[in-house]
Amino acid sequence: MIQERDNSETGRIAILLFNLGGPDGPDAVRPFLFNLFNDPAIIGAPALIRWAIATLISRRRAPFARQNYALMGGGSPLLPETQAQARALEADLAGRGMTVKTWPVMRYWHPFADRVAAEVKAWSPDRIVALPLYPQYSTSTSASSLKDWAKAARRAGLDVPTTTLCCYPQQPGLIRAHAELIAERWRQAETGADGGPARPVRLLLSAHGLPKKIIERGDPYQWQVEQSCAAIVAALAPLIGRSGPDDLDWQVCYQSRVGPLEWIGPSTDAEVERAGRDGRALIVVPVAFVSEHVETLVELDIEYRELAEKAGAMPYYRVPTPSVHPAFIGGLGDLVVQGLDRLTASGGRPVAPDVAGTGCPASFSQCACRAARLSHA
Ligand SMILES: C=CC1=C(C)c2cc3[nH]c(cc4nc(cc5[nH]c(cc1n2)c(C)c5CCC(=O)O)C(CCC(=O)O)=C4C)c(C)c3C=C
Ligand SMILES: [Fe+2]
Ligand SMILES: [Fe+2]
Repeated sequence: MIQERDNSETGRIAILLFNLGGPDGPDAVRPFLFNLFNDPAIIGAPALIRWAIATLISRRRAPFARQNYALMGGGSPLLPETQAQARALEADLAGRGMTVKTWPVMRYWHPFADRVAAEVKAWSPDRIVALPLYPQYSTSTSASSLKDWAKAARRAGLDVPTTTLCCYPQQPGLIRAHAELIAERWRQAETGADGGPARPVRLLLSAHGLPKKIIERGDPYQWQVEQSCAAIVAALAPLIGRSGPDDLDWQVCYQSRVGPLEWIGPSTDAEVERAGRDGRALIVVPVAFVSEHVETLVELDIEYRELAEKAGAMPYYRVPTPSVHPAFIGGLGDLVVQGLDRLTASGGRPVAPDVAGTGCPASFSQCACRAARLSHA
C-alpha cells in the first residue's frame, strides 16, 4: 500500500543508496580489488598486513577478474543499474508528494563516500535516509558501507538528522518482485517452452556466500538470507498453483566463493551438479543481489549455465534481479517513509528498538538493527 506524504511535511530529503561498486573499465579492476581486500570488514588483519595481502591478492586476481569484466564490455554495470534504481525511487516518492534527491554511494569504486558527502552537504538536505541496497545485513557489506559513510560525513562536516535502514530480508515489495519474476520462468519451465520436453523443476535460491568464520562471529547474513528465501517460496506457491512451500522442490545455496577459507554452504555449483544427477530442470534466483553485475551476468549466466549443461540440469533458467521492478521500488519507497516516520517520532535521534521477536542472532555490535536500534523490515 502506498503511503502518501505532502511536501511541506517532509522538507528536503537526501537518500543514499549504498552498494559495493564495480570497476568502470579494465584499468580499474586492480585498484577496485585492492580496495575490496584492504577493507577490515573483508580481511580482519592489522592494517600493514592487510595492505600487503590486498596488494598481493589484487595483483594475482586482476587478470582473471578482467576476463570476466571483459564479458560485460570491460566494466561493471552496477553503477548504471543503481542510477536507474535511484531515478525510479525518486519517481515513486515524487508520486507520494516528497521532494527527494538520491545518490548512489559505492564502497570500493566510484562514486566514493567522500565525494557524495561533499555533494550532499552542498545540496543542504533537512534529513538523510541511509538505505543499503543489501536486503540482508552483513558486517562485510551494509556495516562496512555505513561505517565508511559515517567517517566521510564527519570529514565533510555533514551533520544532518539521519535514519539508517538496517536490513529488509522480508520486505513485502522485495518478496513480491522476486516471486513474480520467478513465476514467469516457472511457467516457461513447466510447459517446456524452450522446445524440450518439460521436466521436474528445482528452484535454486542462490546468495553470495561468506566465510564461515564471519557467520560464527555473529553475522546475521545467513539467517536473513534464509528468511528471504522462505518468504519468497511462500509468496511464489500460490502464483504457480501450488499449495505451499512443501509442494515445491527448492534449495538455498551460496555462490562466489573467494580464497582459501571455508565458506558457508551448500555451494551453488554442488547444487547444480546434484540437480543434474536428480534429472531436474533448474530455475536459479539471485536472492541477495538487487541488480545485475559480474556475479549474475557472468557467474550465473555463463559459468553455472555451462556447469548445468555438463551436469544435465537443463533447461537452465536464470531469474532477473529485482532491479526496477515496481513492487521492489515501491517497497524501497515504503522503507524510506517508515524510516522518516521513526526519525520524526524520535525528534531526530535513533528510536527505541523494536527487535523483540525478530530472533536476530547477531551480537549487539554486529547488526545495525540493534546497534542503530532499528527493527528488521
Ligand atoms: C550480498 C552481497 C555480497 C556479499 C555478502 C559479499 C561478500 C564478499 N565478497 C567478496 C569478494 C568479492 N566480491 C566481488 C564482487 C561482488 N560482490 C558483491 C556482493 C557481495 N559480496 C557484488 C554485488 C559484486 C559485484 C561487483 C561488480 O562487479 O560490480 C569480487 C569481484 C569479482 C571477482 O573478482 O570475483 C570479489 C573479489 C568477499 C571476500 C566477501 C566476503 C568476505
Ligand atoms: Fe562479493
Ligand atoms: Fe538484527
